[in-house]
Amino acid sequence: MIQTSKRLLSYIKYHRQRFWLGASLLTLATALELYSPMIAKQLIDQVMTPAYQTGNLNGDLLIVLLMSYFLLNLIGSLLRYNSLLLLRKMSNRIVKRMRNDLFSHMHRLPISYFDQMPSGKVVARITNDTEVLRGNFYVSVISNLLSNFIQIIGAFIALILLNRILGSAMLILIPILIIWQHLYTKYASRYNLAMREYISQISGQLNEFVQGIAVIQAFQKENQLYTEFKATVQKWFLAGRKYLLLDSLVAWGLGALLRNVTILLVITTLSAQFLGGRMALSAGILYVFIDYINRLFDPIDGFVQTITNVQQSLAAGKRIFEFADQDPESKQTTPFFIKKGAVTFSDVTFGYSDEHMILNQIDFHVSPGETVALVGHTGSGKSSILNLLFRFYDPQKGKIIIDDQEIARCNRQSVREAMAIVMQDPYLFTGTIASNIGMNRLEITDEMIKEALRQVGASELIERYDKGIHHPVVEKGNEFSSGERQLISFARALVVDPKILILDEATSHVDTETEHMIQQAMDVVKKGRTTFMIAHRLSTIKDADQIFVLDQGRIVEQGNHLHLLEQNGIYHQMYQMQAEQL
Ligand SMILES: Nc1ncnc2c1ncn2[C@@H]1O[C@H](COP(=O)(O)OP(=O)(O)OP(=O)(O)O)[C@@H](O)[C@H]1O
Repeated sequence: MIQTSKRLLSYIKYHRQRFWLGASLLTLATALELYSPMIAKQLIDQVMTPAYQTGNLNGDLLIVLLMSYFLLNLIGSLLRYNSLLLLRKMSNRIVKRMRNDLFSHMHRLPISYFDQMPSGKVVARITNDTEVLRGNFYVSVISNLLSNFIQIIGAFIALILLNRILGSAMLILIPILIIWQHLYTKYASRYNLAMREYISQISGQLNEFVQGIAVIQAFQKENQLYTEFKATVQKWFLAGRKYLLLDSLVAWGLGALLRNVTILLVITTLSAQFLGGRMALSAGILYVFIDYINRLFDPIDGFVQTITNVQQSLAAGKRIFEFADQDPESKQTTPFFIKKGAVTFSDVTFGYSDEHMILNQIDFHVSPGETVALVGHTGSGKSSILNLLFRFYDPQKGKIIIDDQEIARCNRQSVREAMAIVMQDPYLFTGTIASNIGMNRLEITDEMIKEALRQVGASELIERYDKGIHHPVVEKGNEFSSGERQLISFARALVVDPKILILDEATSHVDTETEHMIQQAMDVVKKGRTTFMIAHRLSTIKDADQIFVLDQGRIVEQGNHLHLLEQNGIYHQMYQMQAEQL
C-alpha cells in the first residue's frame, strides 16, 4: 500500500510547478474560508449585539464586515477554482503519460504473458484503472486530503484559541476518529477490492463475448455465456451491497451522530457558564464555536469518501504497477543480419511452461532457398516450431541458428524483420489496403504495393475500388473474403522481400478455386526464399524439398515426398487417407 502510494505520488515530479502552485492556492483558499466565522463573530458581537443593547447601529462597520465576509469567500472560491484547474491539468497529463508508458510496455512483453492474461484484463488496466487514478487520485484524493487536513487543523486551533479548555477537550475526538477510520478502512477495503476484481472479470467476459460473437452465435452459446455473465454481475452486486451498507452506516449514520452529540455537549457546557443570569460569553462566541465544530466535521464526513477514493486508487495503482512490472522480453542489442537464409535447429527442446515440454530434441538443417513442409497430426508441434523460428518464444534447450548466428542472442526485432509470416487467419488492421501491405514503412511506395498485389494475383483489388489501394479497411477486413485477406497478407510478405518466409496453414480454410489461386500466389512468394510451411492438404506440399513429419513433438520422418511414401510410415498413411477422401 505504502509502496503503491509512493509510486503514484512519484508521478507528480513531472509536474512539480503545477502541483505546488495548485497546492499553495488550495491552502490559501482553505485558510481564507476558515477565517470567515471570525468576521461573522465580529458582526454579532460588535454590530448586532450593541445595536440591540443601545439602539444604535454602526452602519460603517456593518458594511465593512459584510464586504469583508463576501470578499473573503469570493477570493477563496476563485483560488479554489484555480487550484482545482491546475490539479486537473496535472492529473490529465500524468494519466496521458501512464497510458503511453503502459502501451509501449505492453508490446515489449513476451507473448507467453498474453497466453495467461485475458485480453479484457489488459485493456482494463490501460483504460479503466488509469481513469480511476485520473478522476480519483490526482484530483479528489490530493485536493481533499490537503484541504481537509488544513481545515481540521485550522478548526482545532480556532477552537482552542476561542476557549482553551473546551477546545482542548475536543482533541479527544482525534483518537475516536482514528479508530473509526481504521475499522472502516479494514472492512471497506475488502469489499472494495472484491468489487474491482468483479468489474475486471466483467470486462474480460465482455471482451471475449464481443471477440467471439460469430462463434458464440454459431454454437448457440449465448445462454451459457449470459448465465456466466449474470453470475459475475451478481457477485459484484452482492459485494457492492455489503460495501454500501458499511459505507452508509459509517459515513453518514455514525458521522451525523458524532457531530450532533458533540454540538449538544458543547452547547450544554457553554450554557452552564451563566453568571448571575447572564451568559459569561458572547453570542458571537457561541455561534463561532458551533460553526467551527461543523467545519471540523465536514471534512471528516468527506474523509470517508476520500478513503474510498484512496482505496480505489491504490487498488487500481497496484494492478497498473503489477502490469508495468512484468518483465519485458530481454533486450539483446546484437543486430541480426540475414544473408542467405540457412536455418539449423540443433537439439531444440521447448515447452510453453517449464513443466511440460512440447518439442523434444528437434534437429534439422535447411539450406537457403529450400522449401520445408511440416506435417503431422493436430497438436504434434508444427506451429510451435514456427513460433520458435520467429522468436515468439525461445527454446529451453538447444540452439536455432540462421546463417551462423544464434537467434536467441540477437535482437528480437531484427530477427523478425528478416522474415515474413503469413498466418493461418491473416489479421488486417484498421487503415487502408496499402497500409496493410506496406505496414506504414516509408521505404515502401504505392508502386511496390501494387506490384506485390499483381504478383500474388490480386490485381482485381486495385481496380475494384474508387480509391484503389487506398480503399479503407475496417473491422479486421471483414469486407474481404478469407481468400482475399490471405492474398493481401501474401502481398504484405512479398513487399518486404524476406529471405525466410513462414506460411502457417495458408490453404486449409478455403475452397478449391481459392486454394488454386493461393497456391499460385505461394509459388510466386516462395521463389528464391527459404520457406517453412504447414499445410494440412498434402497435395500442396508435394514439391517441397524437405518434409518433416512430427509426432508428439519429435521429427519421426524426414525426406521429400517420394522418399517418405517409400518409407511406408505415418506420411504414407496420411497421404493414403487424404487420397481416399478425394
Ligand atoms: N500458447 C500455448 N500455451 C500452452 N500450450 C500451447 C500453446 N500453443 C500450443 N500449445 C500446446 O502445444 C502443443 C503443440 O501445439 P502446436 O500448435 O504446435 O501443434 P500443431 O501441430 O501446430 O497443431 P495444429 O495442426 O492443430 O495447429 C499442443 O498440445 C498445444 O496444446
